[in-house]
Amino acid sequence: MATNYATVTWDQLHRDARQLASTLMTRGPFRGIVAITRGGMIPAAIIARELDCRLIDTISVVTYDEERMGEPSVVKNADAAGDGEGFLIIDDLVDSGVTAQLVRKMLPKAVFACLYAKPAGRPITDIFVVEVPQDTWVLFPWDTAPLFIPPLASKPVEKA
Ligand SMILES: O=P(O)(O)OC[C@H]1O[C@H](OP(=O)(O)OP(=O)(O)O)[C@H](O)[C@@H]1O
Ligand SMILES: Nc1nc2[nH]cnc2c(=O)[nH]1
Ligand SMILES: [Mg+2]
Repeated sequence: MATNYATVTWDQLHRDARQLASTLMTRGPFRGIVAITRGGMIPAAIIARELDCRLIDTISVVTYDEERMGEPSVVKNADAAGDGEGFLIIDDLVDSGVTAQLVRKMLPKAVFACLYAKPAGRPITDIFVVEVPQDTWVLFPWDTAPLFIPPLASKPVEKA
């Protein structure tokens, strides 16, 4: 259960994706990219632009918590990627590593990269940008909106 939150802005996400692309330059060139939907799609688009990669496929993994007891299920395969040879898999983050593990099993020859990694999922990645504590929930820019916060002076002062 997450007890802290880490908010990632669009600017920060763009910078982190560019940094990942820069590191990946030494691992390529890649024939194509497989984005893990949905969170991997925006990072994959930024990285594809940087690496001049135009072949992009997607793989969709859903983790059903109640019915399937957390067992992940693949709802779309990345058919263009074969066994993953020459391909780069991109996701926004690894947490438990369940999603990454399943995708790696399906594309064993691909390189796996993500922006953020929590300790439990970190060993499953080849490359990531920032490590995040296991008890921290990453808030992505597509899941958040700026919120009005009243000034301190607008509230009655609590006397000690
Ligand atoms: O390492 P794990 O514990 O498997 O968690 C990481 C996965 O969880 C999130 O996706 P989610 O399944 O919530 O779907 P989404 O990408 O469509 O938001 C995130 O985008 C990763 O893909
Ligand atoms: N947005 C978001 N989705 C997740 N899925 C698994 N862990 C996380 C997280 O920290 N943030
Ligand atoms: Mg995801």
